[in-house]
Parts: sequence; structure tokens; C-alpha cells
Amino acid sequence: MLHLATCKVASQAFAAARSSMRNVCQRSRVPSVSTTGRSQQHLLRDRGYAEVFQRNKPHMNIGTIGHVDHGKTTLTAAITRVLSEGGAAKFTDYSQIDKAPEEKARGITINSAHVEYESANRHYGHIDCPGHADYIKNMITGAAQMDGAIIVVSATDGQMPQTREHLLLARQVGIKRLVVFINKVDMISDPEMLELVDMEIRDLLSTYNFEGEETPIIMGSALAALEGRNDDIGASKIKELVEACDSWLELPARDLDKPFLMPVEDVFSISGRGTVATGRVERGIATKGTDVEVVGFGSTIKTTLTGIEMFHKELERAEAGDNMGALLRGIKREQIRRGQVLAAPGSVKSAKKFLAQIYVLTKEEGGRYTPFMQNYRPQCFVRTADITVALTWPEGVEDAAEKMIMPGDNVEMVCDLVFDVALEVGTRFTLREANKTIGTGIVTKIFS
Ligand SMILES: Nc1nc2c(ncn2[C@@H]2O[C@H](COP(=O)(O)OP(=O)(O)OP(=O)(O)O)[C@@H](O)[C@H]2O)c(=O)[nH]1
Ligand SMILES: [Mg+2]
Repeated sequence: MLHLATCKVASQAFAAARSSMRNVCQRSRVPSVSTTGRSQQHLLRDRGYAEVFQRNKPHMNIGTIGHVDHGKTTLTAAITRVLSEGGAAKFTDYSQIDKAPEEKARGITINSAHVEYESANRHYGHIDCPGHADYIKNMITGAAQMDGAIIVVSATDGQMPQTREHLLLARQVGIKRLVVFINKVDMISDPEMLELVDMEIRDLLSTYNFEGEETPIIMGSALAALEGRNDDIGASKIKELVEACDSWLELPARDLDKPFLMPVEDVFSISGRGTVATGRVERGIATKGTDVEVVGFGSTIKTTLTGIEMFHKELERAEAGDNMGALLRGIKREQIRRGQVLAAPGSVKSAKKFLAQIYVLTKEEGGRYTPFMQNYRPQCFVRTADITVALTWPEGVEDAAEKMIMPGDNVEMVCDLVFDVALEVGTRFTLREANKTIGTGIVTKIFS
């Protein structure tokens, strides 16, 4: 179920991206040279697609994060405006971004706007959320996962509580590098003030294990850029910002480049051949004859992939996104079951106890009506596994015995599973009770 939900989220993000892509990147029209090209284009036109985006640059998902009112949406609009002048974006004005569509991700309503633009060597999908709660939800559920981010800090305030909270979350969800935009410099006349904000933000980045000294910090005014005035703090700074994103933010490894992993959905015994585990390849590539491990539920078993099947056909390899049947050497049917994973040897370990950042759904989002206390035991859905988990406060939390977790809260908790499953920092899961999703989380640290 979780798996389906994941697909849905991905396809939603993709659909959103695709719909805005239709309007962006005017330069990348499909040239109607060949007959097939032309007929395809007509076909698309008939369906209401004006033009087709051609993906010829690496894609990266980024977004603006930071404290309320520091200028995230203004900056998002400004980027599209400045880049639209060269035809590398469609100008999306402030009001279009701020009335973001509601997106249902795993039962959680997230308001977020996706815009798209191109730099010299990349294509960016950019997400901006209208409010703090939406950033929290988006980052924990990964509804539109960011590979990197622009943290916006107003020069008039410096770092604020949500600056810190978003930095912490960015770290926990696996964003490795950030670019900083110190905004509203039009309101600051004292250059020393800007130096102070610069120093302070570098310190803060280091506190959260980002590369504080090396991180590019750009100072400018998003509003000036949006309004097309004061080029020295406006448009030119936006160009600098995009260049900094290009050079500093690293492209994520493609799923195909990651070590092979397939969550086991079902297991069959085929007489004369052996045991077959089926599932959808989450990442990497598997070729016939390679060694794999069965991980989770007590032990890690080493085996060999002696056959790969898809749609009743034998294949030499399967890759991320494929639904495969894996024929496993020397494995008895009772040795493997749904909830375990097949993985490249040594690439993932199983664990029972971990620390997680959890968002607890509100009743409007389909979650609980009432708060809960520690030692609450919902079901934890991780990939295809469904295991009872006990939630407790981490060590050092005051009044842990009486402290309540309210619907709508974003909390860090220790999760203790009844059985071990394949887990990594960054693994996402949902919490359910009586067939309803009550929370969603991400593993931030593994204990045992
Ligand atoms: N003077 C000045 N004002 C700015 C600048 N950038 C944004 N603002 C103003 O700051 C206010 C907040 O800007 P937004 O872009 O809505 O901020 P936000 O971070 O998206 O806010 P939330 O989404 O509510 O968290 C607006 O009134 C903007 O016009 C700037 O460079 N200079
Ligand atoms: Mg905003």
C-alpha cells in the first residue's frame, strides 16, 4: 500500500512538473522535421498540448525554504522573471505562485507551487510552499523531493526560528548542499550589518553540518528583481544565484546508479525451478547471475539471482521502475516473505530501532482526532513491510511521560519495531492505525 502511495506521489509530482513544462521552455519546441515528428506534434496539439518540452539538460529539483515573510515567493517569482528574459522560463508572477494548488500526498494536503526554469546547463523544477506547515510536511513526506535548496534569509531579521527549523529538516531529509540568498538588502544601509548576517548564517550552516565556509551566499533584493529595478541588487543577483545553484548544488545520483534494491511483494514456489520473489525495483540494476541478499526479519541471506522475469518473459536485467520476478538460488519458500528486500550485497542493513522525524496528520488530513502519548503502538509501513512500532521520546526530553503528541505536530521520536527491516537514514514510512494513516516520517538515525 505504501508502495502504491509512493508511486502516486511520484506521479503527481511528475504530472505537476509536466503540466507546467508544457508552458515553459519556449525554445525547446519539437521541430517538425520528420513526418512522424509532425504527426506527433499534431496529435499533441489536438489534445491541447501547445508544445513539448525536450529534456536535453540534467534535471534537478530545488526549492526556496526559510522563515515566514523573508521573501521565498517573491524570490521564486523573481527567478522566473529574470530567466524569462532569455526565454529560459515562463514568468510566473507572485499571485500565481502563492495560490498554489492543493496536492494530496499520502492523505496529506500540501499546498505547493512548482515552477520550472532552465540555466545554461540544467533544467530546474522549483517548489515554493505558502506556509511553514507546508514546508514541514513537504520535506518529511518528500511530496516533491528537493535535491538542493535556496535558503532565503531577510537581511532585516537575520536568522529566525524557521530558518533553523528548515535547515535542520533539510539536513535530515538528505539535502547535502544549500545556496543562501540574503534578501531585502534594499532596506539595509549599513554594510556592517550585512557582514554580520553573512557570518551568522555561515555559523548556523556549520552547526547543522553544512559546509558553512564554502556555501555561496548571494545578497540582493528579490523585490527589486521582480519589479525590474536596481539591477545591481536585483536581476544581476538573481543571475548570480542561479549560477551558484549550477555550480554548488550537486546533481543527485540517478536511481539507476544506486545499489540494487527490490522490496519483496509476493513469493511463489515454481516446481522444478525454485522460489521466485516479485516486486518493483526501487533503485539500481540487477543482472542475471549476480549475488543478492535477502534482508529483514531476522537474518540476511546470501543468494544468487538465477533468473529475471517480467511479463512472463525471461530477461537478462531489470532496472529501477521494473516489476520483476526474481528466481533465487537455494532459497526455500519459507525463507523469504513480503516485507523483506532483495538488495546488492552489503548495501543495506536491517534495523529495529531508529530515530525519526514524524509529521502527525490532523483530523482534516484524515488523521487522529485526539493526541497520543509515548509508548503508542501504531503499524509502521516501510516499503512492503507492515510492522508494529512503539514510539517514545528521545532521551533528554523533559516530562516525557506526560508529554502529548498532537495532530499537526512535527516531532522527533524513537521508533522501536517488533521485527527488523531494511532501513537507511532517509527511508520514509507511514504510521497507520485501524486502516487510517495517522502520520508520516523519515528515518534520521539508526540505533540497532
Ligand atoms: N523591501 C523588500 N521587500 C521584500 C523583498 N522581497 C520580498 N519583500 C516583501 O516581503 C514580504 C514577504 O515576501 P514573500 O515573498 O511573500 O515572503 P515568503 O517568504 O514567501 O512568505 P511566506 O510564504 O508567508 O512564508 C512581501 O511584502 C514582499 O513584498 C525585498 O527584496 N525587499
Ligand atoms: Mg511564500
